[in-house]
Amino acid sequence: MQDVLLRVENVSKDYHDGAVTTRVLSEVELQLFKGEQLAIVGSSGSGKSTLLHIMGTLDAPSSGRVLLLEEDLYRVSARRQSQIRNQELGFIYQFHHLLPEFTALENVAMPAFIQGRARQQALAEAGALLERVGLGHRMSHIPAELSGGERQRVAIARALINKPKLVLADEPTGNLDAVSGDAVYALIRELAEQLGTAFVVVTHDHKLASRMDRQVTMKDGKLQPLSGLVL
Ligand SMILES: Nc1ncnc2c1ncn2[C@@H]1O[C@H](COP(=O)(O)OP(=O)(O)OP(=O)(O)O)[C@@H](O)[C@H]1O
Repeated sequence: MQDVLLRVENVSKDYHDGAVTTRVLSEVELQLFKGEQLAIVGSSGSGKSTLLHIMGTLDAPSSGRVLLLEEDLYRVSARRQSQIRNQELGFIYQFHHLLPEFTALENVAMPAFIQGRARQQALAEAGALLERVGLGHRMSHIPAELSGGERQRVAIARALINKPKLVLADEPTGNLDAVSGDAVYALIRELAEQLGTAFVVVTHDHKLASRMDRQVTMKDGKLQPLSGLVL
């Protein structure tokens, strides 16, 4: 039996607006295995990003639990939560969220600085990752001097620098052309295999989704299997 990395147990999420309550997630159940690559697809507004945020300690569920290696993400201290975000999780967003005043190299090194790694070591590791994503020649550029695809690769390198167990990616190929999208996919696959990182990828890109180990769809507030293992 494979080892479980993340368990989403009976998670519901409601948003309240005055007297109106909207249920976005309804008793969601999911198990993710170590090193597994999972795609979540589903129509716009179905709750995919909400679930991703809940998995990433960024938004508490209204009820239910999320366990990362049996640690309940919403019952630990705020300090432990930020440690988990920095050390166990990596995030890739469609709009990158790179720090505009820092170079590509510094952006990638930032999570390692925060973790307390020595500056020179962090920069060396960031440089090696940038080489691997094909940006060895762009290390000293700031985000405004990079293309969309290049920024996305910087964001991927940044998500991986602390060797997280799980990377959460929201539309990682969303604003890329097909060639750059393929390169991002190839990179995810290669790094996942080399580092044993698990990926949860929310995407409308069916080509990307079909290349993941497993696909699930979000519908009526629940996850339903598309193929591969049933939950
Ligand atoms: N803070 C909030 N307050 C109220 N409603 C919200 C909030 N955040 C999200 N929602 C609602 O929850 C629903 C799910 O949003 P979510 O962003 O998770 O969908 P999604 O499946 O990721 O959509 P898309 O594919 O368009 O990105 C939407 O109807 C949205 O309007």
